Amino acid sequence: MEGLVSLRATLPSFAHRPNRFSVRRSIPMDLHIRNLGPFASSSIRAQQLESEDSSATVAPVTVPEEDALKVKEWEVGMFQDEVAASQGIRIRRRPWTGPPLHYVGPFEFRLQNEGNTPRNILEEIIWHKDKEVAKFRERRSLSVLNKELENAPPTRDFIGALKAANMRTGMPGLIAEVKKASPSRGILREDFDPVEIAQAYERGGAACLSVLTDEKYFKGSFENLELIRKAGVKCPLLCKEFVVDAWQIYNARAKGADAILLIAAVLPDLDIKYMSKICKLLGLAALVEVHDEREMDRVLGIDGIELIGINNRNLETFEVDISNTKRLLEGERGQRIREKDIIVVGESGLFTPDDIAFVQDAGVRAVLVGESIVKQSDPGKGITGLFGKDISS
Ligand SMILES: O=P(O)(O)OC[C@@H](O)[C@@H](O)c1c[nH]c2ccccc12
Repeated sequence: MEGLVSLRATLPSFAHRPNRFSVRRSIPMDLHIRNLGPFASSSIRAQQLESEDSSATVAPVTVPEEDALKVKEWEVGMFQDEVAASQGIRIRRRPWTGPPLHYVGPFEFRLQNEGNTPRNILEEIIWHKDKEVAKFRERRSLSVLNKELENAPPTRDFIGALKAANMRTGMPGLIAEVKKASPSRGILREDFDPVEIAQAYERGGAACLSVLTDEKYFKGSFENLELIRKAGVKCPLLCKEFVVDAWQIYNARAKGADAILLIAAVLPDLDIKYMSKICKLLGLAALVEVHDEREMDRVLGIDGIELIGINNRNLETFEVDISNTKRLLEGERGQRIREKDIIVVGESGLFTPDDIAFVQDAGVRAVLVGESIVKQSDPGKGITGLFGKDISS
């Protein structure tokens, strides 16, 4: 093995794009180390220096163009993750694949298992979504979607509907969720007819509806969204997705959505900016969801955000605490929100009229509710129970 270093390295925990190494087979050692970016100065280089062969020199080998491109791609991926981490985003993006122990040509990389295994349910969902969207994009390109949108009917005013309901009832406008199941609660309703539930919500006084479109974890679908839209339901519809790619926004619009969810725990600031601009361009409202003070401050720093959801459920641990809504609206944050005339939606874990009163006192003008109403035999009556009064007229 003259001229080559046998390398056994334990990469630091942010090495979650391990299979990117697999493209380096014919890359010479000096380039290899240079392109490892932060790794170069950490464990790999250290271990290289410690290795018995560290005095060996590397014969220059030409790098196939394709490999060099892949290395660049890998670097960009690393950079994105570093930017996300610097904004406090703990959700890492999907590694390209690859087993925990990876052999690369004459080099052997022992990658920490955690780099290849999602650390919590949200991360698992996001990694799955990355793969799913890549597949969908191959089937329907953005230009095909764009063509479809040329003839799409106009969107309905999601935020306007929430404001109008708030004015009409003096209570938070309701976004009622068409939700069959969730990873934390399992199946919520066996006899699940999305259109019937949507119509019952509308009769019961919901201002808007939220339709889960994730199939794997929430047993939802885009078909449900389309069915509800085509059934003549007038409430504006929120596409409840895990958006990781702008393609999904175009797709949601093509399937009849009037609004879409953007999760700050997943998306770096630049993505939120860029995606909320795309929403505006397409006539969709963007509901930007936050869960803690840091996420709230990030989102308040972005111009043009009109609708913020405070999730009372931590999507990494599933813990629900409705005082989260109150905490994030206290003091200066609440002040800034009022100044910017942002509508805040209290999300998750709302079951009783007291819960509604609690988040309303905290400052929300809208609520997003699933479980407590979808489980009722008549979800419309469920709304009356939740608000403690009939809000249908
Ligand atoms: O069923 P609940 O506890 O009333 O929650 C509804 C809604 O807030 C929840 O489904 C939700 C809020 N944010 C999300 C993001 C992804 C999936 C689901 C959600």
